[in-house]
Amino acid sequence: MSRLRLSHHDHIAHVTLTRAEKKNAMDDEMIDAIIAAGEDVAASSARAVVLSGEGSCFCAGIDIAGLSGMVGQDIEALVMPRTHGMGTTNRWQEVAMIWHRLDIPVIAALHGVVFGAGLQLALGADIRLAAPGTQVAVMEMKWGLIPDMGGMVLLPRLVRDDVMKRMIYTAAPIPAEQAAAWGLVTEVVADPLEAAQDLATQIAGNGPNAIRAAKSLCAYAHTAAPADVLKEESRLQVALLGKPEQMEVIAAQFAKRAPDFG
Ligand SMILES: C/C=C/C(=O)SCCNC(=O)CCNC(=O)[C@H](O)C(C)(C)COP(=O)(O)OP(=O)(O)OC[C@H]1O[C@@H](n2cnc3c(N)ncnc32)[C@H](O)[C@@H]1OP(=O)(O)O
Repeated sequence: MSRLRLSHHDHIAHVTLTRAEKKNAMDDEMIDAIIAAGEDVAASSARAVVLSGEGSCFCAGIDIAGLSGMVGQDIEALVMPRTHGMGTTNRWQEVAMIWHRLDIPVIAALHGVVFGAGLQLALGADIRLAAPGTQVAVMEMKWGLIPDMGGMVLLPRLVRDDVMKRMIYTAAPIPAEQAAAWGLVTEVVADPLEAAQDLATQIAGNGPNAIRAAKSLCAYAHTAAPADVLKEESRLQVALLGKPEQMEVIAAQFAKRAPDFG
C-alpha cells in the first residue's frame, strides 16, 4: 500500500502522507518513501514544497509495531548512514534533514497529532502552520528513546532551552497555540493546508535563483561567523544583481505583470 503521494503543480511540490488508517505512523516503507520524495523534489523544478498528512492527523510518530520488531535486528544497518554536502546523516535523520537541506522552502501543514517522528519531520520544514487543536510532542522518551532525526539540530534553533527540555523530558503533547507562543509552530490557522498552499504560491512566484540563494543564506547564517555571513550575503547578491532573472522581475514590476521565469 502506498505510504505517500507526491504531486507537482505550478512549481509547487506537494508531499502527502497517505497512511491515514494508521494515523500516518512512520514505518520503514514510509521512511523510504519520504526520502525518495525528497530526492525527487530536489531534482525537480519545484520552487516550494508543502508537506501534509491525509486523514485525521499529520503523523502519530514512528510505527510502534515496527519498534517492537527491532529486537535482535542489526540496528546500525537499519539506520545506515548517507553522506552528502552537509556531512553524514542516518536514514532516520534523513526523514527531516532531507527537507532541511533542500534548496527551496518547505512548509508543513499540521493538524491532529504531530508526535515524535512526525514532529521531527515537521521540524525539517522552514515554516509550520497548524490547525487549532493540533497537538505536538517530542514523544521519544515515552518509548525509552531520545529525540533523533535531526531534532537536536533543529529544535534548539526554534525554542528556548528550558522549553525544549520540558518537551523532551515529559514527552507530553502540547497544544498548537502553546507551541506557537514558544516558537515551534509559526502560526495557528483555520485551514493549514490552504494556508500552506497560499504561502507556497507566493514563494513560487519569486525567481528560482533568488529563492535558492535565500534558503541557502538562511541556513548558512545559523552556523557561520558574522564576518563569513556578510561575505556569503555579498557573494550571493552579486550572483543575482543585474542577471536575467532579476531583470525580468524589474521589467514585470514596471509592466504590472507577473514575471515569467520560464
Ligand atoms: C524515534 C521516534 C519515536 C516516536 O515517533 S515516539 C512517538 C510514537 N507515537 C505514539 O506514541 C503515538 C501512538 N498513538 C496514539 O497514542 C494514538 O493512536 C493516537 C493518540 C495518535 C490516536 O488515538 P485514536 O484517535 O484513538 O486512534 P487509534 O485507534 O489509537 O489509532 C488508529 C490506528 O492507528 C494505529 N496507530 C496510531 N499510532 C500509531 C503508531 N505510532 N504506530 C503504529 N500504529 C499506530 C493504531 O494502532 C490504530 O490501528 P488499528 O486501527 O489497526 O488498531
